[in-house]
Amino acid sequence: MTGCGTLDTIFALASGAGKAAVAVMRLSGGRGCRDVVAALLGGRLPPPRMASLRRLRHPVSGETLDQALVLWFPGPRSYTGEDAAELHLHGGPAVIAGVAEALVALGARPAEPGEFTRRAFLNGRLDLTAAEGIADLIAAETAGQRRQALRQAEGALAALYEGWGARLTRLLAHQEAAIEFADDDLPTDLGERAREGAAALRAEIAAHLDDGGRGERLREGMEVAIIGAPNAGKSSLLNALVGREAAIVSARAGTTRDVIEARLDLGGVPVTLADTAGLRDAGDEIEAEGIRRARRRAEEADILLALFAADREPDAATLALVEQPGREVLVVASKTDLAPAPQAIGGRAPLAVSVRSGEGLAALRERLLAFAAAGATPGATVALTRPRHRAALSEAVAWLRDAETAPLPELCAEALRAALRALGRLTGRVGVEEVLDRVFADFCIGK
Ligand SMILES: Nc1nc2c(c(=O)[nH]1)N(C=O)[C@@H](CNc1ccc(C(=O)N[C@@H](CCC(=O)O)C(=O)O)cc1)CN2
Ligand SMILES: Nc1nc2c(ncn2[C@@H]2O[C@H](COP(=O)(O)OP(=O)(O)OP(=O)(O)O)[C@@H](O)[C@H]2O)c(=O)[nH]1
Ligand SMILES: [Mg+2]
Repeated sequence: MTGCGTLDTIFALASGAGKAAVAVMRLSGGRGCRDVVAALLGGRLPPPRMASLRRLRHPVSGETLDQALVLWFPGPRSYTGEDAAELHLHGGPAVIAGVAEALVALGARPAEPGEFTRRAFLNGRLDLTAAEGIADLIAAETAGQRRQALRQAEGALAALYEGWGARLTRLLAHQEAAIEFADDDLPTDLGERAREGAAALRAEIAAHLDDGGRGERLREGMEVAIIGAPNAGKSSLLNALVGREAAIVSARAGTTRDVIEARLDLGGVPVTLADTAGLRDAGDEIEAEGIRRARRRAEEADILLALFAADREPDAATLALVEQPGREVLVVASKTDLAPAPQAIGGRAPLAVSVRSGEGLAALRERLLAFAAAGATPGATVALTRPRHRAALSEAVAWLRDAETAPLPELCAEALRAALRALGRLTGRVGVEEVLDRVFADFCIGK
């Protein structure tokens, strides 16, 4: 598959847009690539994988476009697996435009987004989850996101899923053998063993799925909504957590109207804190809209920070949000410098916090961190990171359950095949054909 001569030669700026000291133009694709690079250099190719300082010339006018460092990566030893090259240019816009124009004149075309990595995938250099990991690594804003993305780019999810796929392939091979060679002198409990294996595999996949969404939350960032009655101290808490005066604080109830967002790096997890308008029967139309927005934000958030001022009775509007089933909520008694925190609010023990005295702020960070950060630490076990993974794995689990309870061996095999397809879609690799080889390899049937 490597060095596919039929593919276009593609090029793209690998470095960011805008003025820079150096800009990296990347090229990839088959025989065309070799010719394009040679023509641009007006002669022989540089030695493979070594930086060479070369003059780049326009193929038609002959004008020198830049003095560049040129790297030549003959396939398959390149990022894409095809012949590839890098031109390390002076980073000015006119240099970049001139080289791009020359490349087009030589028959190359601008790459589509993700096309280099797509080719790497097509050439079998990485699986789909590793390709996603590379995209996430480029988007990573915190150390936690970086660690997770790098693990995935290096194939941690691929290894896990391909391991499961290989096991499933074996189970299917057993089941197929039980059907195919029922009359021969094979062990008779093969079908039974396949079902047991399916149950064990299902439990493992289910445990991997039951992670509270930590990988997805780390990838996407965690949304925290601060809610509570007017004057509960929401804006004061936001400011204390982010360490700057992001929101206006005043003794007047109904100060905050818009949703005020502030970003926080909490132990490597990117967190968006949203301060919202105090919940009450609004005084005017603007406040009413603010409260609508507060409620919407509360619905979308991963976790609610529900504030109740310790010197007031808990308000019904906030209590109603706290008591929703299935919501992650941290109940906070605020202003504990004014009055002691009550034992329970809405049936939960509140965390006592005072922005004035600083009480409970560290504990609050800890609690948020505990919710957010599993997966962000260097030694964390590998977690799924996208809804795509969750959907495919859930489907595999459902098929495995079918396989366990299938009334006929043929139906069990069919369900195992469907589970394998679901896993195969995840990595983009596992093919059902492998099963045939497996049947014979595993049982040495030799007929
Ligand atoms: N200049 C430059 N820096 C870069 C990249 C790049 O493409 N160019 N990368 C791009 O994302 C990342 C590094 N990843 C890379 C992964 C594989 C290969 C590669 O050529 N692999 C070959 C040869 C390996 C070897 O040295 O032996 C291979 O695996 O066969 C290159 C870069 C980050 N830094
Ligand atoms: N004593 C004391 N006062 C506090 C504390 N936190 C906030 N306050 C005061 O309580 C008042 C309201 O604070 P805000 O942070 O504006 O309250 P809010 O919940 O954002 O209010 P709205 O935006 O109107 O919904 C201000 O006068 C703050 O200084 C605290 O921990 N202790
Ligand atoms: Mg406020």
